[in-house]
Amino acid sequence: MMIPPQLMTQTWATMGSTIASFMLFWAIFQQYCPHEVRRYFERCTHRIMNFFNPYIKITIHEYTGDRLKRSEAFAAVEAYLSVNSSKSAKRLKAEMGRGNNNLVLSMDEHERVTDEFKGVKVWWVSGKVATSSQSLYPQPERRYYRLSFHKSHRETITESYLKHLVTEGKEIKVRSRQRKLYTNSSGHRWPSFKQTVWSHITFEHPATFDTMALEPKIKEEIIDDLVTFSQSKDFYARIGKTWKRGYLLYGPPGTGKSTMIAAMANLLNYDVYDLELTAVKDNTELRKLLIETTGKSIIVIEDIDCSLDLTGQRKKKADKSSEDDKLDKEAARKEPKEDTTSKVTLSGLLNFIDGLWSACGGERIIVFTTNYVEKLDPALIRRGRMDKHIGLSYCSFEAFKVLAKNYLELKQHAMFETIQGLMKETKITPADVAENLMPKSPLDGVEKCLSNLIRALEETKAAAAAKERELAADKEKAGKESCRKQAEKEGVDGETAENIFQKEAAMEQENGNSEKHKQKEEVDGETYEASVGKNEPPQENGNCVM
Ligand SMILES: Nc1ncnc2c1ncn2[C@@H]1O[C@H](COP(=O)(O)OP(=O)(O)OP(=O)(O)O)[C@@H](O)[C@H]1O
Repeated sequence: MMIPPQLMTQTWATMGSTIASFMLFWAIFQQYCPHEVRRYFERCTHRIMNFFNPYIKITIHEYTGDRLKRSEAFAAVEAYLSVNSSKSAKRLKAEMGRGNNNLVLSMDEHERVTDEFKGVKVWWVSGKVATSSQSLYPQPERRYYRLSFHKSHRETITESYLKHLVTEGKEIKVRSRQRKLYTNSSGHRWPSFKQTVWSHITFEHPATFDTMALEPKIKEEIIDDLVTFSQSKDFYARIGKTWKRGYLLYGPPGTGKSTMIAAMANLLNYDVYDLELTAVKDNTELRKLLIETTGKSIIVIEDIDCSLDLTGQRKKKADKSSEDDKLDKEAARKEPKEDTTSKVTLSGLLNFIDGLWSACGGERIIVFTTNYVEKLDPALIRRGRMDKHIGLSYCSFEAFKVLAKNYLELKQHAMFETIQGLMKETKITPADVAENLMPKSPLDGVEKCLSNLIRALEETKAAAAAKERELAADKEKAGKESCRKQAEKEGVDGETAENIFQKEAAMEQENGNSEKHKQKEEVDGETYEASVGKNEPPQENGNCVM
């Protein structure tokens, strides 16, 4: 049936004038209607539309609780949808996956995908909300996922689907997770609006306990401790303790402290958070960093003794005279500068390790490393905070054999005996041994590398002997000088003073020898336990665990 052109024109004219009237009404409404009335009107419209809308919506936001922590539910949904959406979404994001040889796809913003569960069809939409532009700082956008389903399936979705989604999502996350190495040190302070205070790269350190030069017994003990910890969720819950463990790694430079952290992370499949304490503004920022760490991770503070003068900082302030204060204020007035010194205190750090906030996240290992364990505040490393103290020391023959196997694929060699003899008399770090075992040219064979090591050991031994002689000479000189001064005071002639000195030196040596002998008898076999008890680093080649 043909519509007469006249009627057609009339219909168009009516429609046009209706739209124009509506727009005019809307403009007047927006302009003159008070804000509260407008909001009320909008809410009513919304309610009426919802009443007739048969679909239910559930929104999962990326950040909950005043944006302190990324929502676990959001992360689980993201992982779940990354598998689902890669099959149906048209716009996808790609990220590097585990093993660095596959891309993980996930749906892009404002994309829509469908999912099916027990014959029920659901829809997912991703989006983000821009936060208020009137804020003092530019706020980051907040991402969300929105699930829609028909109200007749409410029970299936809320009771089964959501549970299935979270379990599945968490499993996918673990399977496809690319482990990360995080740092808080970016060379500048993070502005307060920044979404996360950690930045990261993929963790790819190849060290394992197999490649670590350690005595087999100690290695086994550390591995057992770590594995037991990672499997003790129920145990920690039962005894009412946060699921975390502290390790203190101490010893001279180049003995493998950092290497051990990498081996720990590779053993347990954990992320690593390398915390640069000097870049943390204050205790509040330290707490924020802690909250933003995830479970299954190792939080590392390297060279804790150099990180901050944790006790000294407070002392220095108290010691300052009012005159110094005045000068400081004057200087600050002339040249206003940004205060870049960290205000983290010892109590802030202690709270970081085992305060109330340390319970968030779970399954975490905290590692401190230091070259000078004796410098640390005992409160910082007491049991319960640093549960295991591991002393890494100079290379023992057993540790050398591990390195020889790694570097030269060698289990036995005629030159090993010479090396063993020299190692008993010399202190050399595993780092130095490793460097000497490394072939320097493609033509370098096993003998060449072992000879390099023997030469290095002989040189180290000679240097140590020369240093000892130098120290003895200095001591003798100082002794003679103090005797001469004493003699001058008491009016004794030079020859008598010399005799007194020699007698004193002989007595001192005799006392020293018998003391050393006594100590050796008492301590033999437990050398390290004794030295650790006194907060002293082990002096001999080998490692210890306490
Ligand atoms: N016990 C070890 N087993 C295997 N390799 C080791 C060991 N100790 C040191 N190395 C080698 O020496 C290098 C330096 O070691 P590492 O950085 O772990 O020492 P460190 O004790 O952390 O030193 P620093 O106290 O200076 O940070 C490593 O790259 C590693 O190759």
